[in-house]
Amino acid sequence: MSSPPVLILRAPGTNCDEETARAWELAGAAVEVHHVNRLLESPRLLDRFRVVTIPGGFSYGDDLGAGTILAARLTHALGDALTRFVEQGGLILGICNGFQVLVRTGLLPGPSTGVSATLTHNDVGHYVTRWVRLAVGPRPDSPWLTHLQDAILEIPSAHGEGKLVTTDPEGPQRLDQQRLVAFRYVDAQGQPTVAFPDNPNGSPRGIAGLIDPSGRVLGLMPHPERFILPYHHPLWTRRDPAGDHFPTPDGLRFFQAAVRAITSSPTT
Ligand SMILES: NC(=O)CC[C@H](N)C(=O)O
Repeated sequence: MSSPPVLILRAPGTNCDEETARAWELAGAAVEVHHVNRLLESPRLLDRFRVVTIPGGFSYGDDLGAGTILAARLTHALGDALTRFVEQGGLILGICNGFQVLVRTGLLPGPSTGVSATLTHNDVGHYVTRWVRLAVGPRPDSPWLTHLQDAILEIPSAHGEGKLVTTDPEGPQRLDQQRLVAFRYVDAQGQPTVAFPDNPNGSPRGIAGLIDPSGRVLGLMPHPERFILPYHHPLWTRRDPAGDHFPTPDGLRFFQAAVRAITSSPTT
C-alpha cells in the first residue's frame, strides 16, 4: 500500500483538520476530510480507509466537557462499526480533542482493560499552550509506536482538559502494568514528571497519551501536526541557522513512522 488512505473526521468546532490533513499528506498518506454527519449517514465509508483520525479543536464547543457530544454521537451511531474497524486491522488516532473523544467513547483505554478513564481540567485551572517533551511507551508491536521506540519527541500542546483521571485510584498504575501508556511527559533530564510546566495538566505518572491493547487505537494530548516544518519550532534559527540541516521535525516523524509501519505491514 503506497499511500495509506486516511479519513480525517471533522465536526462543528473542530479546528485542526486542515493541518492534520497536511501532516498526513507530507508523511505520504492519501487523505480525505469528511464531516462526521457524512460518516453517520454512510458508516460503510469506513471501508475505504486504513486510518480514522479525530483531530483537535473544540467539537460542539466543548459543551458538557471536551469531546463529550462528539463521543456520544459516534458511540450511538457508530460504536459497533468503529470496534469492527479496529478488529479488522483499522487504526484510529485521536489528537487532543480527538483523544478526549476516544476516552469518552471507551475505545481508550479499551473495554478489555478493566480501566475506565477520562480527561478533565488541567490542575492549573486554565487552558495551557506550551511545547512539551514526550517519552514513547514500550509498544514495538503497535504500528503507531514501533518506529518511535526510545525516542524523546518535542511537540506543542494546547488544551484545557488534559489531565487523565480513572475511576479506580490504581488506574494509572494498571495502565502502566498493561503497557497502555503511549506517551509520557518528561522533564529536561528525560524523567517522567507530574510537575508543571513540563507536565501542563498534572496527569498522573506523566500520562500524555494512551494506546489500546490491540496497539491500533492511539490518543494523545499534544499536537504532532503542529510541528511538521522546521520553522514551526520557536528556536529553529538556533538549531540550524543555515536552515538546511534541520532534523526531521518530531511531529512529521510521528506521521512518517505510522505511514512506514502501515505500508510495511498490510495487516497492521
Ligand atoms: N487543542 C485542542 O484540541 C483542545 C481540546 C479541548 N478543546 C480542550 O481545551 O481541552
